[in-house]
Amino acid sequence: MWTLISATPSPYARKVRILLQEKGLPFELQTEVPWDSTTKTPQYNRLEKLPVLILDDGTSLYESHFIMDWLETRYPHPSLMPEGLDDRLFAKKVEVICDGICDALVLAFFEKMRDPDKQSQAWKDRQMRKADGGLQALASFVDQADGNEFLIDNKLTLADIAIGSVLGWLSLRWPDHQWKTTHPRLNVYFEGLDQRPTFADTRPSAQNITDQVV
Ligand SMILES: N[C@@H](CCC(=O)N[C@@H](CS(=O)(=O)O)C(=O)NCC(=O)O)C(=O)O
Repeated sequence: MWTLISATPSPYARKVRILLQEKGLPFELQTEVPWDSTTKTPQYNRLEKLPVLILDDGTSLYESHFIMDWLETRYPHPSLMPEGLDDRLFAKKVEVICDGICDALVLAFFEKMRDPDKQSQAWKDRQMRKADGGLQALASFVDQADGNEFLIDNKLTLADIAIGSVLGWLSLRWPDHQWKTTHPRLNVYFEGLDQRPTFADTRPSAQNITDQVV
């Protein structure tokens, strides 16, 4: 049985959890706090990041976008990629934007954890600007989807999984962010996605980091 090392808030791991469930691929969930000394992640990923998918032979896959690509390539049915080449590449571009929003907000999140006199406001502003730019791009994609339940081909694809994961994490970790007001149609699309059983079953929750990180 495969094991997926995950963390309760992780938007990156949630993409993989949703994909595995949508494809009916069985796995055991190993929930960790990757920032604590108790984590097993470095034993399977020297980059020390989760998610990590540990296969039956003990080898491991990491970097969520690669895990998603590996799963879709090896287990293409049911497909979670669009049919046409342009749409397939667009779905991957959407994932790049979603991962980039997460990357920027993770950096801002840990900057906020520093002692107040050690925090760089310019650094936090830069990361938030990147995240807001990414959200604007996602909002424009959704506007072009004319109210469809899904972004591409009106069927669930990698693009929807990536967007649902980043917006769910944003709602958890940055509850005061005004994206739902700034981008109301993006919020309607998200609320619809989030009712899907595999999304409802993998909603993020906060974790308690006990070790000093920054
Ligand atoms: N690019 C990576 C990012 C993964 C990542 O940053 N994971 C965090 C956990 S979470 O933010 O997703 O909850 C982590 O393991 N951080 C530990 C570390 O960076 O040392 C991916 O897409 O998988």
